[in-house]
Amino acid sequence: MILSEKKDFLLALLAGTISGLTAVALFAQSGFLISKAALLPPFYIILILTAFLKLFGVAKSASKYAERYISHRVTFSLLEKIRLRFFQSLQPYAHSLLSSYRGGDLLTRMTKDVDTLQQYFLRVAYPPLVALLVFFGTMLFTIWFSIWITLLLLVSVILCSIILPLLWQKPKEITSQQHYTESLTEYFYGLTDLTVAGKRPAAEQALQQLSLDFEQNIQNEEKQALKAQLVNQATALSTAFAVVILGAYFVTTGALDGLYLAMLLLIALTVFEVAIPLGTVPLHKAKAKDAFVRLTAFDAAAISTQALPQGQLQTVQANNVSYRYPNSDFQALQDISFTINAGEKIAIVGPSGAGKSTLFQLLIQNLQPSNGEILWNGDNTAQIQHEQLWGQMGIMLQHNHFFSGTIKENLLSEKEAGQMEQLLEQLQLPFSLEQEVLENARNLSGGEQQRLALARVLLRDAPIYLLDEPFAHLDSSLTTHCTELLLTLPQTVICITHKLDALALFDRIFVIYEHQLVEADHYDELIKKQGIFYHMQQLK
Ligand SMILES: Nc1ncnc2c1ncn2[C@@H]1O[C@H](COP(=O)(O)OP(=O)(O)OP(=O)(O)O)[C@@H](O)[C@H]1O
Repeated sequence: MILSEKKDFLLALLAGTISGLTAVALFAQSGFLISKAALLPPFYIILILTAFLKLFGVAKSASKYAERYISHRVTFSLLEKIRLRFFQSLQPYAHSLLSSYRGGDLLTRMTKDVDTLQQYFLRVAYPPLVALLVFFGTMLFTIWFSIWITLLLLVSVILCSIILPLLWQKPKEITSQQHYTESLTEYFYGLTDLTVAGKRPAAEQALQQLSLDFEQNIQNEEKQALKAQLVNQATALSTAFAVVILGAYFVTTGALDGLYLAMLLLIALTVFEVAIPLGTVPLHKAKAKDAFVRLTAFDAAAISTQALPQGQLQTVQANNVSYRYPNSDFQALQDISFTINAGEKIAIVGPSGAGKSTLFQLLIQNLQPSNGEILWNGDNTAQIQHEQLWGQMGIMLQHNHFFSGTIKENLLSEKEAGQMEQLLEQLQLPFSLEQEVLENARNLSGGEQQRLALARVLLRDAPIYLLDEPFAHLDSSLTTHCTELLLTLPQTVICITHKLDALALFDRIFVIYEHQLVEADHYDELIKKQGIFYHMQQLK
């Protein structure tokens, strides 16, 4: 919390306490007025007491309004900060998080968990403090009339706010919101495929069951909250009843003036209004704790502890790098070592599933090696935020996003129009810069999209280009043409490709086979060697 929120928190606490105390005073005054009126006092006494009644009424309403206003202001301010912080922690690792977490899970964290956490202030942190202050103030008053009645109130308060709430833990979830949202989003993503495969009714039935389970969860929680409030309410009423009995006894013994009995009864009834909601505090606390753990899960990843290596990123070295995906029982990459020098042009080839994309993800540090290390310019950059590291890389992923807008807007570059047009021409893209691009580039072919993405990368002044299957949708002659264009650049180029055309143009070809780097040499040498690459070429 920053200073303005701390101030608001204290103000809300003050307003809440005043509101609670004036409510007690209002009812205490009413009780006293009723008793006093029965004794037929002079009219001006009734008038003064009624005036105080009015005053407490107005003060109660005004402080209640102030409390609501300020407590909600601080809640919304906290909500904004929680959301911002969550997005900030998510953003640098968005790509790897999206491949590691299910979409629905992230959606739940962004919406439900943030909302749950904002309730922490209104339902967990704040009510006990207000209750404590209101009780303390009330007891300071009642102790003047009867120490025993004050002790009775104290015991009941401890019962309502500490002992009884321990009975109410969060009910066991049948299905979590996370699971439900994950399944729902997956259903929408895969609707067409499910329909085509005739599996839509079964999927809908499973989803309906989840929805019923989820509703049951909510009902269980509501029932639990209701029970907690009812038990506290019953305790409050029993206390009021006990106050009457104890007070009546003291009136008969002469220890208490009968004039105050109605007042003490109404105080007991009112003061518990702030204690009744305390029954649900553990329930909300458990929910807020779960939400907090889930929302802060990415925080550690967002902390950058290391500076970028000096100079432009150019050389990269892998030392005995292995990688095993979480929940996988084999290594997707085993003991890979290589050095790529400044300006070198490297092609990474290999059969499907060999580990090429995994190596790519390790190089751009979306994944961290399970063993070994990757050094950029001789430094281990594992702790550097992606944004900083990627600032020095031209990265083209297999799937590229295009926005609804113009070609120029989609190039995401500040370069001069002439330079952009020249590049489009070199990539044989017959587009004007103002030409419209529909969302997800629906109006461009796969090959056009790839060349547009390549243009976007080449317009960046990065010292190194990392490209994952940039030519997958291009025919043989366009592949050769684009490769030639790419390889005339002075930058270091690392390019995964399935296409075996134009490989002779690269300085070296890394052959990944069965999760290992089995060959790394120039095309001619690899052919001469007649190893795995040679046989791959034969099968082409
Ligand atoms: N998220 C993941 N979790 C578990 N295993 C994975 C995951 N992604 C890939 N793998 C496995 O790791 C191995 C290497 O996969 P990778 O995607 O790196 O292969 P690739 O050579 O790029 O294949 P392709 O050419 O078909 O894209 C494969 O056996 C694959 O099944």
